[in-house]
Amino acid sequence: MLCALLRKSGILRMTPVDSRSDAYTRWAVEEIEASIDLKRRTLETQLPVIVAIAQRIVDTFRRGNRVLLCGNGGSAADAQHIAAEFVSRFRRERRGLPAIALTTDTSILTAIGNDYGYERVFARQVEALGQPGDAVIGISTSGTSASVLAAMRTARDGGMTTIGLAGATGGLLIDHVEVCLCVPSHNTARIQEVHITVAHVVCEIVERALFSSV
Ligand SMILES: O=C(CO)[C@@H](O)[C@H](O)[C@H](O)[C@H](O)COP(=O)(O)O
Ligand SMILES: [Zn+2]
Repeated sequence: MLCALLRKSGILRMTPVDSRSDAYTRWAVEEIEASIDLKRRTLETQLPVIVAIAQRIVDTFRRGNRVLLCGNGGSAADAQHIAAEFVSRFRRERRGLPAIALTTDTSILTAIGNDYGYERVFARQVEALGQPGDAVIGISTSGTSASVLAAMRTARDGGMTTIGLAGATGGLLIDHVEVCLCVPSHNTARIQEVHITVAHVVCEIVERALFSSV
């Protein structure tokens, strides 16, 4: 009762809110600093890999081939985000570039998942849509998602360029692809943050390489 009265009058309100917001502030600083630190360590260790990925994507579009992308959870969102940058635009006014996220069609995903098992959801689409010379980007922070690994095997067998975005030392994904970004962390969220940063870097390189004279 006393507490309720004090809270109503505003006397009690400040104390718990303030101490909690101190903790929130500390946690926010810790998380953002960890993200910055991981980006720096990625720059220090993965620069040649980032360049190799950009080169493969540029070559794919130059040949007139397509880029297919897949991943689960947050990495499904990344696959869609990256495909949108290519099909719509990133920073330059230019023609659309052919890219397809294999994560978007619920009828296809549920049909394959239901009839063949979840592991086949991306591989079956690579089989149906992929052509030799296309590039398939598989995104898995753990590098162990069976659906992504199966897609990369189908891509490799079909004569496609295979690119992985992973964490730590690449898990199993590194053995399924030609080139694999390994973000040096085991924290899924942190790895995803670096994946999308690297993807934006690759988009910038692709637009400059294909659509500017410098
Ligand atoms: O976004 C997050 C966590 O940040 C989750 O949705 C996460 O993507 C899911 O747990 C995925 O299933 C993780 O798969 P993977 O990255 O290990 O292949
Ligand atoms: Zn996430």
